[in-house]
Amino acid sequence: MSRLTTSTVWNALIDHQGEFEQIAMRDLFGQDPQRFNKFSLRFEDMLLDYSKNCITGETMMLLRQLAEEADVTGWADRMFRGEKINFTEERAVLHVALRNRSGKPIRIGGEDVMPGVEAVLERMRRFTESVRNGQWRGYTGKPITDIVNIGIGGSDLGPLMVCEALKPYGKEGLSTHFVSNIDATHIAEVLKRVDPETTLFIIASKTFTTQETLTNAQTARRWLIGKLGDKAAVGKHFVAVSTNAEKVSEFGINTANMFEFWDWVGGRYSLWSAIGLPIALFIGMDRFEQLLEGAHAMDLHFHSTPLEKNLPVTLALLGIWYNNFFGAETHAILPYDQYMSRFPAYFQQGDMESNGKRIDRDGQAVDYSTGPVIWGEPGTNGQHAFYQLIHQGTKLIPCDFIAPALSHNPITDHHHKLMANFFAQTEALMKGKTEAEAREELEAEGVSGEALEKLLPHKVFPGNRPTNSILLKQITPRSLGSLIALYEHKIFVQGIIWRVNSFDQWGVELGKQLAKAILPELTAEGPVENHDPSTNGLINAYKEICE
Ligand SMILES: O=P(O)(O)OC[C@H]1O[C@@H](O)[C@H](O)[C@@H](O)[C@@H]1O
Repeated sequence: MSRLTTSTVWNALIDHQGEFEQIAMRDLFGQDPQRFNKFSLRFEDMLLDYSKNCITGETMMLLRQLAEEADVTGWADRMFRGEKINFTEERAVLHVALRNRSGKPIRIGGEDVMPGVEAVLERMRRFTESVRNGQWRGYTGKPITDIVNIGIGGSDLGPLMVCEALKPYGKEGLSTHFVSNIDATHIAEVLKRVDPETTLFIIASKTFTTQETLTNAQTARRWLIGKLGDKAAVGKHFVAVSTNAEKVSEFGINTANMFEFWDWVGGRYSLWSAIGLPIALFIGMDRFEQLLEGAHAMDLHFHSTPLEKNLPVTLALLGIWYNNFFGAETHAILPYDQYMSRFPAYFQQGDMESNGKRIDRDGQAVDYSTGPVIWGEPGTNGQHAFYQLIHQGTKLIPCDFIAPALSHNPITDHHHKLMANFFAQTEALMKGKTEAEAREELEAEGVSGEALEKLLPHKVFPGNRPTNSILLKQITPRSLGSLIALYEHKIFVQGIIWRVNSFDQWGVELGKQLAKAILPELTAEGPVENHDPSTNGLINAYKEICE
């Protein structure tokens, strides 16, 4: 048994959870008119209401004790101090330095990283301004109208999500496109829509060795040279974002056109670095810096606020409560904002690649559940698709509902209707509908006798289904920056309590290794025999079709 599961507080939480068999959230609200005030927090224009959770004051106290025993505050200090807390890769974890707007140094082994960070921001400013104001011209002298970001994972999802979320701030006449999949369809479809004379490709890869990105980049390069008829065109249409200057020049991009970042920036935490270049091009550097400022404000909040008032800590502890004590396997993120449609996908990587681990800091297999499956879609689409299961299914699915109070498209009463749904869903999930209420309703509709009895059980909603509501004034660069950082720190806190390394991703390597070995076999003569019978069978069936 591990240190965590044998701890007094862990076992107190197990006992305490047992009490919730008798406690319904709707009764807790009935008993305490102050419940909303007690269990809600504010940060700038953001309101976090976590009162619709299966919690009491005692629950939060015990959970906070868990955080204290895990030394969450101490670990946060270590991260902000630049200690190499990513211990399997011997790296510091300093995405907070990328958005450090305090003017104070952040050091790794004595060396201040801030001058480097600021120099790249300055280069990004100069470059993005020249593209946006038309000074930077394509090879044939035309200004840039389309940005194509070629990257995958952390070098794709962040810029993609933010460009989508901040579309109302995007420059007119400048479109962004994102190519990630090695499936040729992805790049082929984008290339159909852009003009080689006015397109800028950003090749974004931390390592500059990722197969998908390099293959797509080669295809884009061939396409451009084919269309413009001169290799020299590459210099005006390709820039790179990477930590690996050598590989960038090997690829044929002049390092003068490369924006640097560093190994202490994890891929899934890199949108704050030059990986954010498509964002800065699209919304402008001033607004990109507002995004950084929003994140920095959340960093300060996270680092300096006591646990009971700390938003990321609170979200993290609630997640642990359901994950480890109620057996919840998944967690839904439900943005009520169409522009935020990629937010759940972004945090699928952010959370699942960070905390999808089974080995603890001591190298031991854990005997408790770690990172949940993250999923979600924007409301109200989800309501008409999968909410049935959340309301009446057999699985407990804690949900985060996120919405802006002000829409960027205030057309008639759309937003009130959207928000009415937002409020109604968490109310319904909390309250449910008892058998007596369902009966009364059916009777009022004139249903009676056998028909009523037959229908009745299907009309009951158990309720007591936990939700957090995050209400923002509006999705702006600043508020989005804070929101993303809120989730990043939530993931951090959970990783510390689960005692895993949230900053490596060895689990993605095996598949890559095997794919590398299989690739030449697909074009080699004769059938393959060196795998298991299933893999052999599949590969040989594929080869037969391709022959
Ligand atoms: O930016 P790179 O080096 O091309 O890597 C892209 C992605 O590659 C994946 O293999 C990693 O799991 C991700 O974390 C990473 O973001």
